[in-house]
Amino acid sequence: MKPHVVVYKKLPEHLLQRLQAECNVTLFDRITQDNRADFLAALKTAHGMIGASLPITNDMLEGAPQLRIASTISVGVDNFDLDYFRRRGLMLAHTPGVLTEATADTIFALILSTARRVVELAEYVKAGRWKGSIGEAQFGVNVHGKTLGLIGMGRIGSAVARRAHHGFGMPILYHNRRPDPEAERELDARYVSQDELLAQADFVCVMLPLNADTERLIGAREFALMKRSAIFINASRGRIVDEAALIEALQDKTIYGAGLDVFEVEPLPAESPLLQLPNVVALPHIGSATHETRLAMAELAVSNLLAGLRGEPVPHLAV
Ligand SMILES: NC(=O)C1=CN([C@@H]2O[C@H](COP(=O)(O)OP(=O)(O)OC[C@H]3O[C@@H](n4cnc5c(N)ncnc54)[C@H](O)[C@@H]3O)[C@@H](O)[C@H]2O)C=CC1
Ligand SMILES: O=C(O)C(=O)CO
Repeated sequence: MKPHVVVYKKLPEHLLQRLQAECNVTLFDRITQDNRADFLAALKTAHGMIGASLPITNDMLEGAPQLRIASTISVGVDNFDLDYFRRRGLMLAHTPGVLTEATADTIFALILSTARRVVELAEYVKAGRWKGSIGEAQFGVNVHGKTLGLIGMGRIGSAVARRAHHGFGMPILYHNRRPDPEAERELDARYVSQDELLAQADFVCVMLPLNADTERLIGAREFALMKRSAIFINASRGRIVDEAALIEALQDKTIYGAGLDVFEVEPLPAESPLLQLPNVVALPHIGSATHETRLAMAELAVSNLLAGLRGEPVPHLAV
């Protein structure tokens, strides 16, 4: 009998067909209040599930007694309780690597647009406010030659460091669970304590997974350690930062600006003070969102899932 798979995010047609060739598929393009009960009902007989952008609670999984593998179309696995997966002996697959370069590009877009005020000044032009030659009121700050501090020197952190070193001549400081000799050799990156990084970097970029160790890692104390000219970049997960403390640091100019792709609550609520701050560039979690990269992620997630269901080695298991 074919295994039953629940898909909870829209997949390209050819990937759906690949799944349907081997599995009975129940398809949801996305989960909403309206179809949530149907999703939970489908999980009752599911052997596999594949999707993204939905917290998968242990309660949901308790209702899926036959489940063998969950395949997330993301590298981040913070929508799952990893200990629960270990306890139940379930597999959790994810999509590292294929999104590294696209996400590093997004981070560089945040660095450049925040420092050079690209979004704010593009809006100024569109609003018809460009009436004469610009002056100091429109100046930004240099990116090239400035010090980049990376908290998290993993796949994406290193890809950002490569851009900064080779493209922008930026000295690199980093803090990580463990030193990275290759980054030190190739990129002249210097391993420092987190506090030293916060005090010395012109751009502080967080590129960590969200877990119990990293939740709210950056708060009022950390913003106070940064230079008043520092720009804070976060494209990893919103909950790594105390967002209220970030807003305060931006409002009272403890730091110069922030480039953000992720937030405590997504979508970012319309009443968020972040939306009122000119020194903030806020993006709608687009780190990996290019046609090519999202396709590669979906392909990898389907391959992970099918391998798990066939009992073959799964290319990328988080648990
Ligand atoms: N905005 C977006 O669309 C995207 C966001 N992400 C986020 O980026 C995260 C990182 O992705 P990758 O670079 O592929 O992961 P990775 O696992 O290669 O890198 C994470 C690095 O953080 C380090 N680390 C972990 N905990 C730490 C701690 N407490 N202190 C210091 N260092 C610590 C690890 O040693 C590792 O080097 C993902 O988990 C995801 O949450 C990833 C892709 C797209
Ligand atoms: O992969 C992830 O973890 C994302 O946030 C989106 O690509």
